Amino acid sequence: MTTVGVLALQGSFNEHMAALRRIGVKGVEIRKAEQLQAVDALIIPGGESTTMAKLAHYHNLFPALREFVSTGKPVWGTCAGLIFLANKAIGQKSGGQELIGGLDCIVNRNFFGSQLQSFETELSVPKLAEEEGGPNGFRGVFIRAPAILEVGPDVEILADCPVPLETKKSIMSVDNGQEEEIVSRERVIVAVRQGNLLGTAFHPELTTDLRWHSLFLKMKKDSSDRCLQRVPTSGTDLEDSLGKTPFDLPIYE
Ligand SMILES: NC(=O)CC[C@H](N)C(=O)O
Repeated sequence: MTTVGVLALQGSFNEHMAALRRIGVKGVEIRKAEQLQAVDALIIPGGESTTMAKLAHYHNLFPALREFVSTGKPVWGTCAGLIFLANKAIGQKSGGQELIGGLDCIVNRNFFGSQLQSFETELSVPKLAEEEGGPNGFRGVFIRAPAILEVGPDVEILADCPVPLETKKSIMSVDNGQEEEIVSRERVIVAVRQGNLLGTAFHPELTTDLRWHSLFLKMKKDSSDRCLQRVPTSGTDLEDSLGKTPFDLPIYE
């Protein structure tokens, strides 16, 4: 029986745990590196990626998370989790942040704007419907969401969406190259799959439609050589602003 770990440092891990319960799968909250050894797949939830990265860094989780990705076990990043999995993130806070990497794409961290520009929209998800049944549409909940700007050749696009007028309006007044690039875009990528990795810019765990969870659970361990290559890292100049001696996090079974 599959056991799915949910990284439980910060963000919407409870909601993913509840979704796993609804689907009848055992979920385990992950707060320590050694716990990763006991799970077959991992979900990295949404939340705030800089905070999550600081906590993961503080608890020395990055080496184990990278190791987990490179063994080929399925990993799904939602929203901040997607940022974590990307090989490159732009729009980061100064000093950058550490990423797990592995997903061959470039994400823009707060592409759709601030918290105020959060939105819900009906996404067209033909691949999901083909594999999981159900309607061609999926309610996408975007909370200060990232977007995927570029993908590598091995990445399959599962959903994209038009850039909302609100997003464009909110950045019209700002004058720099990156913002101009956003304004000129008509659509952006919001869900991708690459081998054992799945990434969604939105929050399926906040809806009652469990098809993304079900799709993820069908992903098999990828044993190709590609997975065993070292996962690229970036943003390692992160300051250890939380101090040097990590305290033990509790484990809730
Ligand atoms: N809902 C989310 O996970 C938001 C992610 C946020 N854009 C970040 O940088 O972390």
